[in-house]
Amino acid sequence: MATPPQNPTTDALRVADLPGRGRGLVAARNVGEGEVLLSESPALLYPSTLASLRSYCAACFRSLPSTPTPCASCRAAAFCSPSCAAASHPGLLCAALSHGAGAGLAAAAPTDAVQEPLLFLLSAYSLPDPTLRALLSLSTAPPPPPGAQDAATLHAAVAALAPPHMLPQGFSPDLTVALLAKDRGNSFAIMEPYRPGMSLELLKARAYAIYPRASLFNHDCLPNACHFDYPDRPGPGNTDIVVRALHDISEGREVCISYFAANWRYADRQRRLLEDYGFRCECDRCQVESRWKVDDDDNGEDGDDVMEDEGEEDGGDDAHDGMEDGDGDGGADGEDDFPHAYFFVRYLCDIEGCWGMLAPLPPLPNGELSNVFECNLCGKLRKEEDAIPGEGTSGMVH
Ligand SMILES: C[S@@+](CC[C@H](N)C(=O)[O-])C[C@H]1O[C@@H](n2cnc3c(N)ncnc32)[C@H](O)[C@@H]1O
Repeated sequence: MATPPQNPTTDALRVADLPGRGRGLVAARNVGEGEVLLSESPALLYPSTLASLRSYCAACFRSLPSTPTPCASCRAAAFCSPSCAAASHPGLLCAALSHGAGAGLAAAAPTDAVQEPLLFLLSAYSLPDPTLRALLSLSTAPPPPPGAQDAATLHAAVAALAPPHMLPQGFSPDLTVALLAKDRGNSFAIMEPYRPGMSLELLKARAYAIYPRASLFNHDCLPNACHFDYPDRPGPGNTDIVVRALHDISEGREVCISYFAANWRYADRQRRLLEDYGFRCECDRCQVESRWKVDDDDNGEDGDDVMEDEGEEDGGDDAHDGMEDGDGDGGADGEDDFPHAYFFVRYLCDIEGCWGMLAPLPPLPNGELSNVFECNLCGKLRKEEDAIPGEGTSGMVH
């Protein structure tokens, strides 16, 4: 077991250049399971769709109360409180929404698939210059697949909807292409609230957020950390991303999250990572699973479509078509070929259809470890012994 952290207040992560992976975040000291590695506010936060603006506060994306405060400028968005109304929402988005109380924007973006990138662009072009530049320093996703809304049309829609004097210097088709690539490669979904009994497959994003530091997490199909959001919690920081360690991590080890639900099959993971993130995954799990015999039914090689919202990361993905069984037999020839079965049992939520990731709650202030795991998608709390009877705390060190 890794030595417990000597000074838990010291920053747990540092940025490193990692061969073949660009920048990444590595443990700056030994960290313990459940430890909060990062808690960060978004540089950019934008609604997923126009419909989301009817249910969620345009500033903080909490669920709206029964009598929300309408935006005094556009009248199309609403706020949950006077302080959110004072904070307001992105200027270009507000201006675009004021065309016929949102009718202009709805006409330019009739479907959710067009609304998401257009709402992103209107919000990104409203950012102050240093924040826009910080966004542009993030990694670039590969070009979108054929059939995706093309950047030129989106650029023209922004130009038509935004008052020219509000557009930033540098507004250009090239900048629009660059921004869209940052969004695709780096945004995190903030999900609708989960209510017991609802189908998790139908859960949608209420908003998307880009976090400068959290955008530096690389992917691993057996991650050692996962992220949480708590958008409806009271007080400030409700849209902060919180990243916790799944288990002990030794100083110098890279800290990775999974960019989608961890139960996806090998072929679907590889396809998604190549198409949307531009790399072939060579993590330990992929190396094992690449040796499994190809079986159309079991190993996802039959072209099953794994649909999901662009930019959506880790949890909340509509991954039902690409699932491994979770019992460890997804195309493997025997138990030895599935060394990560323990990971599935311990860290994957067992609520039907959820496949969120379970991380231990943070250690108590006295350093005592929690034996309760929390799902980052449905919020389920599970005692460790309920997952693996007879187990104490984890001895895993990675
Ligand atoms: C969200 S960014 C992560 C930070 C990024 N490495 C950087 O330098 O800014 C996603 C990009 O990181 C790279 N990446 C992430 N995980 C990787 C992995 N397991 N192997 C190789 N490259 C990876 C890919 O280029 C991907 O598009």
